[in-house]
Parts: sequence; structure tokens; C-alpha cells
Amino acid sequence: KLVKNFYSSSCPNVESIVQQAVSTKLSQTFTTIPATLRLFFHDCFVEGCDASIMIASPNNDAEKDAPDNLSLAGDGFDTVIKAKQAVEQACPGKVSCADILAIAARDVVVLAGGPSFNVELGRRDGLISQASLVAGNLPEPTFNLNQLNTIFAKNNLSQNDMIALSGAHTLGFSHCSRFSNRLYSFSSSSPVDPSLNSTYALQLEGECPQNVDPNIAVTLDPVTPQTFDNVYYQNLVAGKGLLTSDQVLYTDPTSQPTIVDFANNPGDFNRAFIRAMRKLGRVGVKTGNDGEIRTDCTSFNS
Ligand code: HEM
Ligand SMILES: [Ca+2]
Ligand SMILES: [Ca+2]
Repeated sequence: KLVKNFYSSSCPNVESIVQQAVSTKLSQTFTTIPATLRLFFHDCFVEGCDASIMIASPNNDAEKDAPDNLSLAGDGFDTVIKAKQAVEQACPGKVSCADILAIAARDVVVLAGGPSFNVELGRRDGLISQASLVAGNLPEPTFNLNQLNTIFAKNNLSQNDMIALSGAHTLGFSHCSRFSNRLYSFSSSSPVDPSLNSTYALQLEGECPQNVDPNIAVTLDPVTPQTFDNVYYQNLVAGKGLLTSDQVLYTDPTSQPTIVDFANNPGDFNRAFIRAMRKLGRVGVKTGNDGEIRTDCTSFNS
């Protein structure tokens, strides 16, 4: 079981050390924020929140090498690596990479203007990281509501949690390939997804022309891409959800009332997001003598 003050005697300053490292990294690049938040999510959904995502393999067969993880921005990994190095200076061998990632994910939300919250700690680092274990465990941007609910339910997260966590798309970018079907090949009768706001669709066609350079990415929240706020939900109400999996949360009548609530009441969103982040942080955790405390987040202790 995780607890808030897990390191109060073994590494009392861990949270301020991590926060300092995250701030320094942020002063170098804004991508620190969305990259770290997404990294936490992808870690927790595969083998639990155990920093399995951090392992680097010389054979490119670790979790991070799986197709679903190739678009994770390097700055998220770098944030955790830097924070771990700073923590090791103060308290060598005490704090897991999994906990450092959980703290850093909270810190980036706060640094982007989002709500602050306590992070439960005591996770141990996993001993497994395999690319082959990723497929089927992460949601795809083409998922409908049922598919989203099913994959989140496997991780003890409710529809409400799933909707709140999707609010992370208030920050960051998506490559054109993840949604271009909505612009050019939606259906035989309508190449453009009719749930897309038509002005927004034209804007996206401008940013993502057919056969665009695969490195081009556009903001997930076209209005406030650098601020953690509830504008993501206001966008969905306006037909400005970038991914199918975003827009479906408003289109589907089952989830629409929650979207309208979060769009109108930022306090409701913030409370739901905090609760969901805590629950996400408990997924599949190893505690006690399970796993290990890695010295270097990118490799198992030998
Ligand atoms: C609900 C199901 C979800 C789906 C289908 C999904 C899918 C995606 C996709 C396709 C991208 C764009 C990747 C790229 O092309 O580079 C993305 C980006 C992102 N996702 Fe999600 N995601 C989901 C949930 C989440 C959750 C729960 C979080 C965190 C709590 C999250 C955080 C992010 C962030 C911050 C970015 C921007 C990354 C960056 O700019 O580097 N997503 N997501
Ligand atoms: Ca993991
Ligand atoms: Ca925003």
C-alpha cells in the first residue's frame, strides 16, 4: 500500500529535489510538461506504475521501443533521469524511479497552471520491460467510448476517471497521422468526420495536408495548449476534439453530461482529475520487497 510520507525519514527532501529538477528542465523546454504527464500514463498502463517504461535496451526490445511508445517525447524520459540523479546525490538508493515519475507528473500539472495534490509514494521499480507486452494495453486514438471504458476498467479506473484523465489533452501535441482519417477518409459519404467543427476541420487540413511530413504535430488543445485547464472540455462541446477518442466523449450521450459538467465547472474537473491521478498512480504497484530501487532509471540493477 502506498502512503503520502513514505520517504519522511529516508529522503525527507525528495519532493523539493524532484520539483527543482523539473523546473530546471522546464526552463529549457516546454515539452517537459506534456511529455512527463504522458510518460506517467504509459508507464502505469503497462506492468503498473513501476518505471518499466524507463528501461533502455541495446536491442531496442524494451517497453519504450514498442510502436505505441515511439511517440513519447524524449524530454519526459530526460526529466525523470535528471530528477533521479539529483535525488541520488541526497539519498542514494532510497527512492524508486516509479515514485520520481509520479512526483514529476504532479509537478508538471502544477507548473502548467493545474491543481496541486499530494502524491502517494512507496512504489518499487519493476524487473520487466518488454516491447512485446505493450500491444493491447494502451488506448488507441480511434477508440469509441466502450473501448475506452474497457481498457480503463482493466486498470480499476471508471468512466469518470477516464474522462478526467483525458483532460491531460489540454496540453501537448499529436502527430497528423493519429487523426488524419477524420479529415480525408472518414466514410464513403463524408470524407470529413461530421462531428468535427467545420472551421476547425479546415484549419487542421491546412496544418496537416495529405502526405504531410510525418514529424508534423498539432496541438491537442487548439485554444490553450500550454495551460492545464478545462478548455479541453469546452473544445469538445464546440466540436474541437482532435482525436476520435476525444470527440467521442461528447458525441456519445452516455458521457456527454460529464463533458458538459467539466466544461462549465473547472472545480469539478480539478477534483475528478486529482482523484483519477491518485487511482492511476496505484495501478499495479509493487511495494515492500517486490521489485527494486534502481540506481539508474534506464537500467535494471545488476
Ligand atoms: C483516453 C485515451 C487516450 C488516448 C486514445 C490517447 C492518445 C494520445 C495520442 C494519439 C497522442 C498523440 C501522440 C503523438 O502523436 O505524438 C496523445 C498525446 C498526449 N497524451 Fe494521450 N491518450 C489518452 C489518454 C491520456 C491520458 C490518460 C494522459 C495522461 C494522464 C494522456 C496524456 C497525453 C499528453 C500530455 C499528450 C501530449 C504529449 C506531448 O505533447 O508530448 N493521454 N495521446
Ligand atoms: Ca510500467
Ligand atoms: Ca489547455
